[in-house]
Amino acid sequence: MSHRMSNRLSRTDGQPDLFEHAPEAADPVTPVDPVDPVVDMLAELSRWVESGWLRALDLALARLLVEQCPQADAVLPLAAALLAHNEGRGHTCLPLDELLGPTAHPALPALPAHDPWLAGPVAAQAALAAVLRRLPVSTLAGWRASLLASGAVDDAGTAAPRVQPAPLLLDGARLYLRRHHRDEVEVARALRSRVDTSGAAVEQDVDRPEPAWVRGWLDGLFGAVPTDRIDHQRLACATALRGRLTLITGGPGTGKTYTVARLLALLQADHERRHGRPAAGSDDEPVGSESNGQDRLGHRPLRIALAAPTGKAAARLQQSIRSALEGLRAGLPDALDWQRLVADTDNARTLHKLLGARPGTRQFAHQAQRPLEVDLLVVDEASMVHLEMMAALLRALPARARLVLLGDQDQLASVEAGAVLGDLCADAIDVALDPADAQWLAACTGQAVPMPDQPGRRASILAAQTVQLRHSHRFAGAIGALARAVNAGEVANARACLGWPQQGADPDRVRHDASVAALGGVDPALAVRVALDGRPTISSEHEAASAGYRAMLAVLRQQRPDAKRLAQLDPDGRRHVLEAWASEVLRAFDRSRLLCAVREGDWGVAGLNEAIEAALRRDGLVARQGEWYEGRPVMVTRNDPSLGVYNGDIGIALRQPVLGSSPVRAGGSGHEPEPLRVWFLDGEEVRSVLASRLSAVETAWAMTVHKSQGSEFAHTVLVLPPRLNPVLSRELVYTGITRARQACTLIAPEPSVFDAALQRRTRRASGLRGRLLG
Ligand SMILES: Nc1ncnc2c1ncn2[C@@H]1O[C@H](COP(=O)(O)OP(=O)(O)OP(=O)(O)O)[C@@H](O)[C@H]1O
Repeated sequence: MSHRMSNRLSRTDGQPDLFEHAPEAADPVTPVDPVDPVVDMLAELSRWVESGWLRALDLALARLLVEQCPQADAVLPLAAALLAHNEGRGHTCLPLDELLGPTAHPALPALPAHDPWLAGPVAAQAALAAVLRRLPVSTLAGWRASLLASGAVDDAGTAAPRVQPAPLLLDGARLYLRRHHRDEVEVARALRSRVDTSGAAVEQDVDRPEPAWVRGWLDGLFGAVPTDRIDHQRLACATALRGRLTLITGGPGTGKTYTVARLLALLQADHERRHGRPAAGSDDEPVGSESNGQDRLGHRPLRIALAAPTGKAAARLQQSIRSALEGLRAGLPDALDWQRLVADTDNARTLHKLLGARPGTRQFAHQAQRPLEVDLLVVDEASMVHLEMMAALLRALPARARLVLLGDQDQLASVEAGAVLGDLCADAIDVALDPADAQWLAACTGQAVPMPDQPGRRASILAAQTVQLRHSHRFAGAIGALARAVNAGEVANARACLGWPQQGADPDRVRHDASVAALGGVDPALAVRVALDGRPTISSEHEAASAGYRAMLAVLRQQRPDAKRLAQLDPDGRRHVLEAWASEVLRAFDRSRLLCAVREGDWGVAGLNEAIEAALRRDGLVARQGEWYEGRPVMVTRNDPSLGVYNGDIGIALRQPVLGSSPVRAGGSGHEPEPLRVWFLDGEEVRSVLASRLSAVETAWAMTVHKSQGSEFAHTVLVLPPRLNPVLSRELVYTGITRARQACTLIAPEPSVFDAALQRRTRRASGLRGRLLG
């Protein structure tokens, strides 16, 4: 280690080192150069860690790079720490132009969750501004030159690959971790090639069906063309026929799954039009098998795969598609080989499973060299797909396969880095289409295609393949009105929906009779009460609001299979009965959920989980031994492909009745309690894992809004903290409210926090949107 290097490290020790090669301890007799700006910068960053503005991990990256690049000046550690910090908050890059511009990027620097809203950012921003002023370079050109000279940063604009690539990359004004840059470039390239119909055009692009044929099918699937509005669902289906990529976005209940079920039928019909109808009974092989799946006559069925980021979302997708297809089949029995279509779409699973996650690595079994064997892939809840996953998905998807992405771009972005769906839709909605495309769509759908006139607006290359559904079929009532007001940031409207006074005084009314109710100025015990008992309702219409966790525990107890009866059954019968019980308990748990904006504190996931457990113990409803107890709902926090459980999966711990000396406990005393098993919904099935084998789980009576994405509950209780917090935003409140199917209860101890949250939009720094501009 260089002399200067050891000096640098001697001033910044005491921080956890997260890298394998820990820096050596400093030589205590080495004289320390008091004015080394790099040392000063690392010391400053250490103070930011102590203040809670940066994570220790952010500082660790800065230190590692300084250690590896002795020629670096003070810009490198600052840039590296801020980049790591940004990455931790979901950004895929550090936009230097914004950092150095007149107003620093709002995401910088970190705001500690526990800090009062006003003190944190002001102090942090002031510290950052002071550090920026002290640096010898202040322009973007100066920063670029300094970073590129440090040895830790490559220029993405320089084509020549280096023998040993630097860990960071500069692309214009954006600084990246190398892997994020690679993923972003790959995603943009793959999407571009999917919408590119020039050159080696794919089969479906050349053999487009006649508009009259499409129109006939759309009329059959959707009924008559509405005369009072544009039917975007029809547009979405016709759009999907034209290419290998379709984005269907829309809020909850706008009919994304309704549309995609019809789209599947249309694509199946198009496939049969071109290839003939496969013989009945051919190809029972699941998607992903090595067979090319041809029947005796050489017909190949359309290979379809359905996927979603979480098991819960995959199960919902499966259920909705199946029931929609059964409905269509009843109306158009001879139009298609429905039996095959239903069977071929009976495979919804998580993206991790689809791609073949491998234990202990970020790699998937399916990638460019071993692509998925599909002709059509539908991905639901695409807003939850992060950049790395989207890159992996596009890598594994054959060039000729169609990809349909469904999601709500107004929801919170993925937990991990990237806001892919938002970036994909950003310049693709409400932009004018190519006149030839518009004409074809109009002929197919039997309606004029909207052509917004926004001169000068640059459209995304995905514009012709993106359709936004606008009419909510589920949320006609109060929840819909509230969701729309929140999404538009209209505070007065949102307050009116909640029955709150417009300004000032705290609301003190509890509207038990409404699908939407809001409580303000209350203490956490009220949130616990609503979670356990629901809200008393006076109308059967809002009966869902009375669902609570006590009801779920009652299902657990009352429907527990009888030990004697179980003992008389054969193993299959026993399994069946246990699965039915677990499935009832899981469904009862899904009737209501307590969602928190934040993790920590009395109003966060941690505090409310503890308070609910304490209340249940007090009432003798759960008997806790260590961390586990029967009835404990848990959320998986880390993928474990070997157990088949993935981040975000929710399960419930159950103990099957003791069967005495039955074969189930052969060798046991007959009186030992059975071990707790955690049951998960897997598609429409349930399966269980021994609780003792699950190492990365947390209690899930209360969960964050982030983790609730992709799920819905008849009654959703959304709890906001008493003080504004960095995570609070319009998207978070919107996502929380729209998890409610029938009833929503908002608990906001300080109503002004609700108002302020609606006025804050989250934005994630990324270069993807720019890469997709036409
Ligand atoms: N065009 C339509 N005509 C009649 N009913 C419809 C139509 N579109 C959707 N629906 C109904 O509206 C409800 C919501 O539709 P769907 O579940 O497809 O919405 P979604 O956008 O997928 O919702 P989510 O985002 O919650 O998954 C369903 O009951 C569906 O049958």
